[in-house]
Amino acid sequence: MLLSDVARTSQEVAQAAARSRKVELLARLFRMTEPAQAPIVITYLAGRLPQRRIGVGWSTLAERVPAAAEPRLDVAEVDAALGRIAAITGKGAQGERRRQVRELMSAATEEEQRFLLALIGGELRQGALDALAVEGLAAAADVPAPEVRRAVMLGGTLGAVAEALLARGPGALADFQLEVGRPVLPMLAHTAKSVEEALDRLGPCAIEEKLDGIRVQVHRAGETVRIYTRTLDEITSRLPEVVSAARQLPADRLVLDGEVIALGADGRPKPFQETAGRVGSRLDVAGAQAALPLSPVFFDLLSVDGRDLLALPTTQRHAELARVVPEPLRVRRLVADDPGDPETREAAKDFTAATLARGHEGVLVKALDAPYSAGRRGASWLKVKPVHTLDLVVLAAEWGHGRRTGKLSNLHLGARRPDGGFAMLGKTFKGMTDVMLDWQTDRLRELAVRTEPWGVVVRPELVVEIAFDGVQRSTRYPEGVTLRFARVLRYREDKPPEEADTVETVLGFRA
Ligand SMILES: Nc1ncnc2c1ncn2[C@@H]1O[C@H](COP(=O)(O)OP(=O)(O)OP(=O)(O)O)[C@@H](O)[C@H]1O
Repeated sequence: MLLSDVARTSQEVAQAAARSRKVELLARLFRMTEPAQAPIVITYLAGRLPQRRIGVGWSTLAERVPAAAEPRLDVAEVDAALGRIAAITGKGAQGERRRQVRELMSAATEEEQRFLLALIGGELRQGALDALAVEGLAAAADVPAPEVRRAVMLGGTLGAVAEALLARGPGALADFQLEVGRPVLPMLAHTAKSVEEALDRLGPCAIEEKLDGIRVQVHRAGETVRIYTRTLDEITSRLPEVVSAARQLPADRLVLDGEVIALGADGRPKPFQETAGRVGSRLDVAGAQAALPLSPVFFDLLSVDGRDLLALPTTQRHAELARVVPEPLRVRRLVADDPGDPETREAAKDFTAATLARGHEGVLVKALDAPYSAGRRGASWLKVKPVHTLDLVVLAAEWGHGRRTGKLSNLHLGARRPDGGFAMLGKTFKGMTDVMLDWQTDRLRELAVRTEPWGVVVRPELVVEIAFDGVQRSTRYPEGVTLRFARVLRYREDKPPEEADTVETVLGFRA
């Protein structure tokens, strides 16, 4: 498929007002898409780069290059060229990247140049595109949209489903079943301000401790165990203790959902950074394990002995979980059958207080009758944390002063708007360690799309977790509010900007 077709559709979709028109435009494009190119076409339409970063700064991108007269660039060719650029390393890498970018740009028409520039610069990101693409695909292949959605949820990526559907027609969807060895997107939670609010919103529910570790999905088939992250990357080799714990469970085929966490001898959690460092390190795993063993703690069971449990209510999934996973490997929980009852409410508050006293970050409250909505931030899981936190996107950063001269320090923070853009909520330079400052300076330089005398404007891709004391009125920022005492807790490289918190969530914190 020609890049110009994708560029044109991207623009038409952005300009179309009606959702149905957007879907129609996408369906038209998908009907012309070669199946193998569908994953790239969808990523480009959503404004994402499959390579994520290609190491090219704004000054290189902004260089004017004479455009080609006729469109002839193929999307696969563009993808391969960007892949080569991203892979350049070593001495002279910058110059070589620049040469290859010029080469690519000179093969592009003016319209394609604008598209590539916006794509690489992160200006095309459209959070809502995946949902529209599901409908466009359904229309192109003449199947109901919910069937495509279910396949995406079980197949892990929209690209894989699109490719199969376009190549083999509606029958291909039957291949996307929950299977041991094929990870599914995890179910996510919304936020509630307090346990009482969560009880009121959900009705009969279970309250579970919220462990501040790393989400893992563990698949076991006989002796073979595979472990996946929240973003479905495989990390089996880094967690030998989780592999052996899974092998000891009394069921041969399992898909488990849980958290790995470093616990001290007293059972209290170690700081999140320690768990994250251990999960992130690939070198000398045995040594790292000896220094900091991790514990898996499971809270859901998606499949057991060939039975798919996704559609079953929480209560039944948990009963199965309790049958195969013994106590210390299972999350602590309290069932609140009758949340209107004062005693139940007291018990729920006591459970939460005890969880916090043990050093955990909060609780998750889960509706007892809810199925497992893979890949969804469902309304039937609510998280409650005493410290308010938001996952925001870094929009720009200012050069520091004094001790921080030469470092990118003061971050401009944005929350997601319904249109896929970001609204700035304020700035912070608090809470950063020296290591973080060095790291963010490098990372934000890579993401820079424009340099200013005061700092850099970056592609809105880096998600940062911010603690704050409240939300207050401010005429300085576009939503009329800003955060009180915002401070950085950690970077969330595992979270794409499409999952950052929304303006609506932020406004929910207004006093
Ligand atoms: N008992 C539990 N049930 C479900 N998730 C849990 C539990 N304990 C800890 N967690 C973690 O909390 C997360 C749920 O919060 P959410 O869905 O908002 O993801 P998140 O944005 O990564 O959350 P956060 O940044 O608050 O950890 C899960 O992804 C999981 O990693």
